[in-house]
Amino acid sequence: MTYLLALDQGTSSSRSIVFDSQGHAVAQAQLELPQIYSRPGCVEHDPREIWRTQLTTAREALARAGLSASEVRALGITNQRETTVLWNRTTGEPVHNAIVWQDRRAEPACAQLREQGHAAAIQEKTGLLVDAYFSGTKLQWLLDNVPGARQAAERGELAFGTVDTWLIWQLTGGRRHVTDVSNASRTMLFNVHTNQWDDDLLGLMNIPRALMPEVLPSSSDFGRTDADILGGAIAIGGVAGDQQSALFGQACFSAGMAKNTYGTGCFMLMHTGRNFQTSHNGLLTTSAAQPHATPEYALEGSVFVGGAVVQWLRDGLSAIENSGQVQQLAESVPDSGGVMMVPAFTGLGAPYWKPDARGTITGITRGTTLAHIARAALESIAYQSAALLTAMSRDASEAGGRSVDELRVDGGACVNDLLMQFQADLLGVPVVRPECVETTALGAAYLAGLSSGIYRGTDEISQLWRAERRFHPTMGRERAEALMQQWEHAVRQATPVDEQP
Ligand SMILES: Nc1ncnc2c1ncn2[C@@H]1O[C@H](COP(=O)(O)OP(=O)(O)O)[C@@H](O)[C@H]1O
Ligand SMILES: O=P(O)(O)OC[C@H](O)CO
Repeated sequence: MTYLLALDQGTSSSRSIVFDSQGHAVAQAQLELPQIYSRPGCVEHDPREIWRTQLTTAREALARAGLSASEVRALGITNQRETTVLWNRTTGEPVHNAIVWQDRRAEPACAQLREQGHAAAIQEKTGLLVDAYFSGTKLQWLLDNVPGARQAAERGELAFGTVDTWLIWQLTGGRRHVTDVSNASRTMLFNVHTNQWDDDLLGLMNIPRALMPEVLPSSSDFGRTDADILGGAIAIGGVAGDQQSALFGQACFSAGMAKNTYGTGCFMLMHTGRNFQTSHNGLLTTSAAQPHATPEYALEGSVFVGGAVVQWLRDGLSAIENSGQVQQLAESVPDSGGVMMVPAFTGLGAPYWKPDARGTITGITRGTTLAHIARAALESIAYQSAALLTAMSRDASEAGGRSVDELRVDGGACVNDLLMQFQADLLGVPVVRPECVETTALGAAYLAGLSSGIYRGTDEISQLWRAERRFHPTMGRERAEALMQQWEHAVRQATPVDEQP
C-alpha cells in the first residue's frame, strides 16, 4: 500500500492525517492552537506554536499509522488562508505574531485604497473585494508598525509567507521560500490571470518584492523535508489553501461543481473552470487549486456563523449539552412554527456584506418553545448557504456558465441529517455527503499524490470520490421560494436602517 501524509493547519487546530492511496484515512492526530486576542478586533497566532503543533501532530499521525518516513510517498499541506507571517531569513525568527485572517486592524489601509479609487482595478486583477481579510494590508501594517521591519525588508533580510510558506520554510530547514497559487490568490497582491505577483499592487501597498515567495502550481515540487524532522526526507508535493483544498478533495474539478463546508462558518466554492468570472452578486473570485500551470478559478462565498449557531445554543442558551443533540431537539417539532433566526452575531458575510447587522429571532408566539428556536437556528445555516448558492447561480448564468446541479458537503455540521435534508429542500438540488468528510486534508494528499505519480490525473481521483448519502429535495419549489422570501425579510429586519437597500 502507498501512503500520503496531509498536514492541515487550521485556525483553531493543527491536524495531520495519513491517507492510503485509495483516499482512506489511516491515522490522525490533532492539537489545539492557542488564540491571542491582543486588542479588540485583533487576532494573532504565535508562528512558533503553529509549527510546534503541526510538527507534533505529523509525528504522532505517523506513529499511530505505524509508518516510517520512507513508507510515505509524499506530503501535502493545506492551511488557514490569508494569515500573515513575517520572519528573518537568517535567524528564522518571526518579527511579530502571525496576523490571523479574522483580524481587522488593516481596515484603515483598506479604506484608503477604496477612497483612492483602486477597488475596481484590484478586483479585476485579484478577484477580491478590498478588505482587511486578505494578507496584503496585514503585511503593510507589519512593515509600518514593527520597528525596523521596513528597513530590514528593503535590505532583503525578511521573508513573508502565508501559513503554508512558513511551514515549508520550517520543514525544509529554510531552503525553500515558496507558496502555491491558491494561497497567493488570497493576498490581494497576486494577479490571478498571469499567476504572478503584481508590481502595481505591491507598489500600492508599499511592499518590497524581495519579501515575496516563489509561486508554484498546487501540485509541484515544493522541496523535501529535512531528514531529521520526520525521521527521513519526504517530498512536499501538494499545497493549497484549505477551502480550495476541500474543493479538490471533493473532486470538484470542472465548471459548475460546488462544495459547501459546514464548520464554525460555512465556505461555499464553485469551480468555474478556466473562466475568470467577476461576481456581480457579492462573491469573491479565487484561484482554485491548480495541478498544472494553467489558471483555474472558483467563485467563493463565506457565511460567518454556521455551526457556531449550534455552539451558541449549547453555551449561550444551555439548550443542549453537546452539538449532536441539536438534531433531536429540532426534530421534536415538525417545523420552526414561523420562527426565523438570523445569526448575524458579527454582521453578515457574503452575499449580504452587512457588518452592522445583528442577530435576531422573529416570529415568536406564545406557543414557541426552545425546540422551535433550535430548529430555526439549524435552518439559518441552510438559509445562509442557499443565499450563497443563489448568488453563484446568478453569476454563472450571467456569464453563460453551468449552474450547480448538486452540492457536495463536508465539515463538522454536515453529519446533521435534518440540516442536510432542509438544505436540499431549499436548494432544489441534491445535497451529497461523501464517505470521507476529511476533504480538506484529502485535497492536499491528492495534490501530493498527483505530483509524486500515484495518480495519473484528476479523472483517477474522481473515481475515488464516493457518496455516503444523497439528500434529494422533497419540498415543492413554491414552498421553498416562499421560505426564502421570509428569510430575506428576516435579514432586512436584522439590518440597521442605514444599511438597508
Ligand atoms: N450534529 C451537529 N449538528 C450541527 N452542528 C454540528 C454538529 N456537530 C458539530 N457541529 C458544529 O460543527 C462545527 C465544528 O465543525 P468543524 O468542521 O470542526 O469546524 P472548524 O473547522 O471551523 O473548527 C461546530 O460549530 C459545531 O457546533
Ligand atoms: O481554518 P479554517 O477552517 O477556519 O478556515 C479559514 C479560512 O481559510 C479563512 O479564509
